Amino acid sequence: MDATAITESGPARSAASITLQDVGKTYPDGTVAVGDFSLEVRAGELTVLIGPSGCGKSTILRMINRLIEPTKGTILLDGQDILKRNPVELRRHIGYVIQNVGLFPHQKIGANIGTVPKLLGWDRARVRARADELLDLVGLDPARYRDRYPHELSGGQRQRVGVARALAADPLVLLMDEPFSAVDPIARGRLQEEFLKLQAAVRKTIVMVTHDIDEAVRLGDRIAVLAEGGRLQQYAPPAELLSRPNSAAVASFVGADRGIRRLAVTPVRDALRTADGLEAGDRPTVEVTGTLYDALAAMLTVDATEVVVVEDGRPVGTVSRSAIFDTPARETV
Ligand SMILES: Nc1ncnc2c1ncn2[C@@H]1O[C@H](COP(=O)(O)OP(=O)(O)OP(=O)(O)O)[C@@H](O)[C@H]1O
Repeated sequence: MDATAITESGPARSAASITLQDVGKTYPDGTVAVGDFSLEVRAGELTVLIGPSGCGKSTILRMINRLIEPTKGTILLDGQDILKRNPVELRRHIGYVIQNVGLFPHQKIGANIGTVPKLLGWDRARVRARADELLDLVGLDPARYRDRYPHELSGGQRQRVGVARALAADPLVLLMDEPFSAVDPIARGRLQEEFLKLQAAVRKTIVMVTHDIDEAVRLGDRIAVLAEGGRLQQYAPPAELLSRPNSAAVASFVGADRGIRRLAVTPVRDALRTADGLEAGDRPTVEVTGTLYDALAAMLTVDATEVVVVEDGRPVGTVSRSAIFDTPARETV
């Protein structure tokens, strides 16, 4: 996806905070899907909901766009009660991406992306321009893809179209329910990477449900770990969750290899020892924008004990093996 593409309303995009206060959902058959759930989602951040199957993740997500009505509690979007708003109007400000996307099979890609703008009464030329702009943004050549039908695309491409469609009317919030789980692991990794770039450009408030802790760590600004009945176990940035799980249950959920995962979310800068006039010589190098995982991987390939950190091609300091393991996790990210 081309994160540098200029979007219709310019690079500064709008996003809303979401507040869930004592929210609950009991289904008519008596199932308490969500008992009492509270969460603050900051504007422009990507929050991941993760937890075992059936713990209420999708129910929480779908209460935010009122596809499911809560049986108790309050949900605020930028401080305003969503339950007092017309659900159809509300959903026009909330993009929704699901597994297998749910594109309309008999509509071309351009028309699929233009669904909400069309509903909003935009004229044809504007809808088309917006669809092309978004195709470009998600890395699909408009000339090649706008007139295809969904079945003429790969699973990963369809998923990108799903994201483009959800962004079409410049929503305040994106809700994503297992958005990448239907694509194969390689395509999935690439989609995640591109999605991160896209989010850096559009800075939407995103709530994403996943089963995959690696995906949560990779994409989330914050991760909410849930247990049955929507019980919130811990809500923290990835590095903190991995280094300081607040219970044995969370520790076991995030996995035994969480040490490695922690390295993957800790910036090289945190362990950097700066030095002037440094020459890299034949020592391995790592970019200053990399993570401790990158630094360790670079060392292990050539069995070195330190890497030289470079910024704009110039050495700025070093990171040693021991510094990697001594670097504490960040309190906040
Ligand atoms: N319409 C319904 N009527 C009764 N119970 C329901 C209904 N929809 C969901 N549930 C129940 O509510 C609970 C939470 O479901 P939900 O789909 O929110 O979980 P989830 O965490 O998203 O699960 P998964 O990870 O498997 O998708 C489950 O026990 C589910 O069986």
